[in-house]
Amino acid sequence: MKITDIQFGMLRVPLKTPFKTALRTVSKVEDIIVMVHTDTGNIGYGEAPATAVITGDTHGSIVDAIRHYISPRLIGQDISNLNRITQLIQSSMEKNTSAKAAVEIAIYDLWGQLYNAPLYKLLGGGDPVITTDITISVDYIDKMVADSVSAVERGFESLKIKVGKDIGVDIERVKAIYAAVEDRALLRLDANQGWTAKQAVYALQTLEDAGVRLELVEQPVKARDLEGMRYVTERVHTPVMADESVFGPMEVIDLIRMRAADIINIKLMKTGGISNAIRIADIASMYGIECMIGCMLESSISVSAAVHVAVAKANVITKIDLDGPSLCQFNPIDGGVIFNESEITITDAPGLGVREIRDLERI
Ligand SMILES: C[C@H](N)C(=O)N[C@@H](CCC(=O)O)C(=O)O
Ligand SMILES: [Mg+2]
Repeated sequence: MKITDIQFGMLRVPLKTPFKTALRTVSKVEDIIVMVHTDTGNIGYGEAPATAVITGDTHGSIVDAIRHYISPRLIGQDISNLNRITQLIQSSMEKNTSAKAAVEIAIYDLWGQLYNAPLYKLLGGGDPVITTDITISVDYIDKMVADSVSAVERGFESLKIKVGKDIGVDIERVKAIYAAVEDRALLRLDANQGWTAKQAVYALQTLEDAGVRLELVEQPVKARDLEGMRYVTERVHTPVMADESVFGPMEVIDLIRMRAADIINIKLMKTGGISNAIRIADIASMYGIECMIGCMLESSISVSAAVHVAVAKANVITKIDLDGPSLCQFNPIDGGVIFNESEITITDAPGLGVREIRDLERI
């Protein structure tokens, strides 16, 4: 099965409600779809969002990176040589992790198709059903409480509460949500870099003293402020998770050695795809560090790839934040992984199992 061509599309799916974090507000998923064609007629599908505020990647940069730097290296390559292909992708250029991720996802999809097996089985197997949290956007307190209660009523047992806007209001936001859902859901906070280290310690100690139990706090301070991450990690009981601070395996090793966080959030759009996500999971496992697997605003193609990794690496990926498809008004993808609110189930279809993408705009 040899690669003959790489084509692109744009997928637009409106969100159920605007997605609001300390970094941005978005009302739709708008992602580049990558289709890797082969001489056997098989097509591998990949996807990448333009999360410029986190990865630096835009729609234009994703397409340009693939068209001019990645694709020329891959035409003619045989899918059975998976490691050679991922090495070609990763060494094609610096950064551009979303572009690399989209292509890697499509390549792994084809690898599963080549061996007629769902991807997670080739990655080591596991239980094909996992449970995700759902994001509660940062907003007025009453709105966040209502959104949290509604999520619990929809069956979500884990809520990812976005904070990081205003420290005083953030504390009140979390207290109000905790009072409303207390024993019915675990609360994860994500400040998306919105606090200083001292603010984070103050907020978390205030919440801890008030008896609010939190599962973890994600990326309390600026991505580059690893000293700040360590400062917070050393001073609060709540486990601290690194998200924007770590992209690839080397950064993960540095962060673990610094003891700058307790947990790592792996995202394919930060790692440059599946090969590095697996490396990070293995490194974390060696150090005895737990991981979350997360997503950006992505539809079910790239999130499905993350689901396959999560299932195969369940020994170390113990927390799931793969709510992209649940945030969308509809699922434009036929086939593959089934997203049913908090429950995500992988079918027996080969690779990622994508059969069709509706309303895809060719670019
Ligand atoms: C969608 C997911 N739950 C999430 O919150 N992901 C990111 C932010 C993604 C984005 O801005 O597109 C995160 O910070 O964890
Ligand atoms: Mg985050």
